[in-house]
Amino acid sequence: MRMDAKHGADLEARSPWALEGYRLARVGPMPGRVDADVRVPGSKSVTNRALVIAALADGESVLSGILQSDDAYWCIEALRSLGVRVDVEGDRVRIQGANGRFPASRTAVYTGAGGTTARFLTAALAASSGEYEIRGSRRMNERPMGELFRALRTLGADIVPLERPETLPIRLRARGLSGGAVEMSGAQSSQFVSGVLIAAPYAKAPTEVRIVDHIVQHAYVEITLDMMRDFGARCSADDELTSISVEPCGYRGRAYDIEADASTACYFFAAAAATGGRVRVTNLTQNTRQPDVHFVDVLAKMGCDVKSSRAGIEVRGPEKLRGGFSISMKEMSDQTLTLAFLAPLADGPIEITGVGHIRHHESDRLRVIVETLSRLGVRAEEREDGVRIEPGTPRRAVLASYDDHRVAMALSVLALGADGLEIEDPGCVSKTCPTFFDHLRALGVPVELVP
Ligand SMILES: O=C(O)C1=C[C@@H](OP(=O)(O)O)[C@@H](O)[C@H](O)C1
Ligand SMILES: C=C(OP(=O)(O)O)C(=O)O
Repeated sequence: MRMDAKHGADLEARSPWALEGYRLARVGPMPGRVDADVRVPGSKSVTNRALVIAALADGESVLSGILQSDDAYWCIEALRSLGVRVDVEGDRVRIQGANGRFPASRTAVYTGAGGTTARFLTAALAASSGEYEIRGSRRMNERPMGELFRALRTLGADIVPLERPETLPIRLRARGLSGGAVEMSGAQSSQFVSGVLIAAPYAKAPTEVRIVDHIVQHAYVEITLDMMRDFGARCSADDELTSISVEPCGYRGRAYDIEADASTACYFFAAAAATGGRVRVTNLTQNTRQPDVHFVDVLAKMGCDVKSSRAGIEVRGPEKLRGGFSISMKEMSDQTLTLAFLAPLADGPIEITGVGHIRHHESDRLRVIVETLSRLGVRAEEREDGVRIEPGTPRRAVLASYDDHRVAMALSVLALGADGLEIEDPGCVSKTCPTFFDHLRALGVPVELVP
């Protein structure tokens, strides 16, 4: 395993598409207000669903506008290691679908750090036939997989964990999925449910997924169902997503455009909020299922002016951000870090609830928020499922990014509303946005990347 000795980052999970070779980013201070239009790269969630579904499908697919980041790279490499032909030309990918049977029937698969690749591919492989060893990055090997293993075993998969009972790495003996009813919890990760659904069109009989509790970030399951239908699957669900049925009729390959990444767009909206400036993301509209597009409603609550049209979404920041509220970020929890690192700039405390599950993301994000804010001299209190943050003036500091792309990107936003910040291992942004610092520079933000 390639490790960064100083920062403890797992460099093996960085791809040829990553930003490489820098130990530090000096971001800000911002000389004025941000005032810019931005185009953001393709969505990670849509890219990796499209890759896996197209690889399962019957026939060729051409995906346009894919995200070129570590998560997408390792998904493509994993598919290639399974014998799937994937040709990449810039942000266009041509895939020869395997029609449910991956050509390589005995192989080792590396998923990198992406939860989407790890969860979706494990399920897709269980629907195929063969013997696979699946492992992830160091952090991915710690993140939960147990609920997915339980569901796939119910549907006939033989899964032998190689280190711990509920995590990667595993040996998977796949002999197709039986179909039938399977009960699942969605309380820890929506990706377990999405994984089973993505594989289900290749089961031997109709599959019915019954959710026994609730789904965190249920919009991601809606995205899964929409995209399954786009590729010809037949599925149905009640409005609350308590019971979801999938017919065993496979996918058909097709041409598919990947929409822009709403989660990435949020850092630029937040940059407008932090500086009292203006940012318009020109390739994102409210016409998306990605839940993070609703982060602009949180910014509006903090006093920002938000305008949405077919020409994009524009945010204008106020003179002073408003705090003094409590909010559940359960349904858009990838933006918890963005809100937490904007919170010191507000005029009152902000309490975030409903996000205990993000302790199992790229880092224990609740612990990281509190540790980081205390290093900056800002008072923050860690709760079981959230945090409470007081207004404060962040002091200039060198901060760890915990091998977590969203920590580095959200801290870069705070740097603009503070006296600048120094962020270690800036290359970690490559998980979903290797070009992040180029975009910041295009906004007029002083960024120095230090080798
Ligand atoms: O399905 C997806 O594309 C995602 C689901 C969410 O994960 P959890 O449901 O595990 O929180 C989200 O945090 C992640 O960034 C992307
Ligand atoms: C949680 C995240 O990613 P994933 O689960 O797809 O690795 C994220 O991008 O914030």
